[in-house]
Amino acid sequence: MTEAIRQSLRDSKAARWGALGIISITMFAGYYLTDVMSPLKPMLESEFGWSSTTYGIFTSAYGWFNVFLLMLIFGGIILDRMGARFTGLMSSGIMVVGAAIKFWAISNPTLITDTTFGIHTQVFYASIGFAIFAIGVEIAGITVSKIIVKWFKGYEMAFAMGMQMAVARLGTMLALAAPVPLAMYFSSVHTVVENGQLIEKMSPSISAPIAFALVLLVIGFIAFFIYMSMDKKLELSETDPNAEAVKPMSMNELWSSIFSDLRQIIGNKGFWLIAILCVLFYSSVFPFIKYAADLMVNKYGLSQSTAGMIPSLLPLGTLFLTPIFGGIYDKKGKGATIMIIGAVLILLVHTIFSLPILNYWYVAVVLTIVLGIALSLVPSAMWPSVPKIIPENQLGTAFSLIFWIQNWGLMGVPLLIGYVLDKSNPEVVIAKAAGTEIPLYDYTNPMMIFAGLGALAIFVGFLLKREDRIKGYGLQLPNIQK
Ligand SMILES: C[C@H](N)C(=O)N[C@@H](CCCCN)C(=O)O
Repeated sequence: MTEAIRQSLRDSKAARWGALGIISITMFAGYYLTDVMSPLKPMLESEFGWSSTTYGIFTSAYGWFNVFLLMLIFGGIILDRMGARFTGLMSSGIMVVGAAIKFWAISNPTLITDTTFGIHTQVFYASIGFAIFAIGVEIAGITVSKIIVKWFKGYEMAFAMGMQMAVARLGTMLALAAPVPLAMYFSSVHTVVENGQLIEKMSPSISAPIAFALVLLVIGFIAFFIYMSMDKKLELSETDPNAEAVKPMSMNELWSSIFSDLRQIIGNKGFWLIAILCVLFYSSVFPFIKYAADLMVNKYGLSQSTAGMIPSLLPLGTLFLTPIFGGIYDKKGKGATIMIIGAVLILLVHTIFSLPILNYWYVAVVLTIVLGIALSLVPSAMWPSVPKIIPENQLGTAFSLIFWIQNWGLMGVPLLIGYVLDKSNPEVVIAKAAGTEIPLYDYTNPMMIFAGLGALAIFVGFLLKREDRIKGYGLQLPNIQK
């Protein structure tokens, strides 16, 4: 069979989009669990007595194992050596285990009164569960990225990445809109003593939205099994029957190939610029989402039950726009410019959010929509640019290193914001401790931090564009090969 007439399964549009559809289910479930707690922040404070710092600690757990135990980097190395089938199944299984631990911690009221390692025992176990889950969802993220490159190289790759991210954002959207109604729907009546009197109190079920996440994640795990058979067929369709079998590597060869990959990647300036842009950009959006519902209550005067609605518009816009911008990048190029425009929007939105004026809900709606445009622009160009800078056999490792650097921000920034929020609002902390009426948080300082990240991202975007001009990565060129 000659090279010219051999057909790969990826040449079939139905097969590549079918594969994409299946892996997107797994990521949808993962993104739902990632943000499910953010609209519940006020409830976690009123029902379980969490503070903003406690919430920040829990949220930062996302990066604990990925960052400090280098789990993500191991994930990337495993992906490049063991392949997408093994790594995808492993990571979706880890997601289920982590979510189950988190569910157990949140639904177990006996944990509320104790402390472990100086933190609330419930927060401790919920954080451990979240940290384990995060290993899974992050490794699944790099696996899915590599899978898309495998199926879509030379085709509509940025559009496909955009579509996958759009489905994942549906998960984020659901996580912002559904938890409070779900928790209220499953609320139960308790008898409590207040001012010496027995009264009946309705308590929302904070664990119900997490139970729902667990069900979604199990479906995502099963979906990955289905993908595995497609992946096998793809490989078979691309295997040359006349090719010699690849000789297995000795342990020494394996280690030296891992170190050589790492050396090449970290010696690449383009890689560093993308990674730094990535951490700055994502740290100004994803941690913001964790506080967005609370911002709506405290700055824009929305009720707890409606506060998640405005932030849920953020992923809504990205559903349509990420694939559209991805399609533009595929056909017209201008990847670096697209990323810079996205970073400018970030700076603009967070600066306006930080101003102690214009506290009207419709201003929050407009700003959230613009932030959604930024969250479509940057990722639609950033991820499809990585294969232009790094060769395919090192992509798993490169994506994992980028995610690893990004996770420092995803871990550190929420913690910083929670800390800054408590420090800038001592009256709230005092009122909580005294059990008196809790005043509103002033979000000026946290929002200025987010704006600062946006400003830095613009600067790095320009450096990346310059580096592209020097090295000729082709970031400004279309992805579709005519
Ligand atoms: C949080 C995660 N590490 C991340 O960066 N997710 C990106 C998507 C990356 C891979 C796309 N195929 C996101 O924008 O959600």
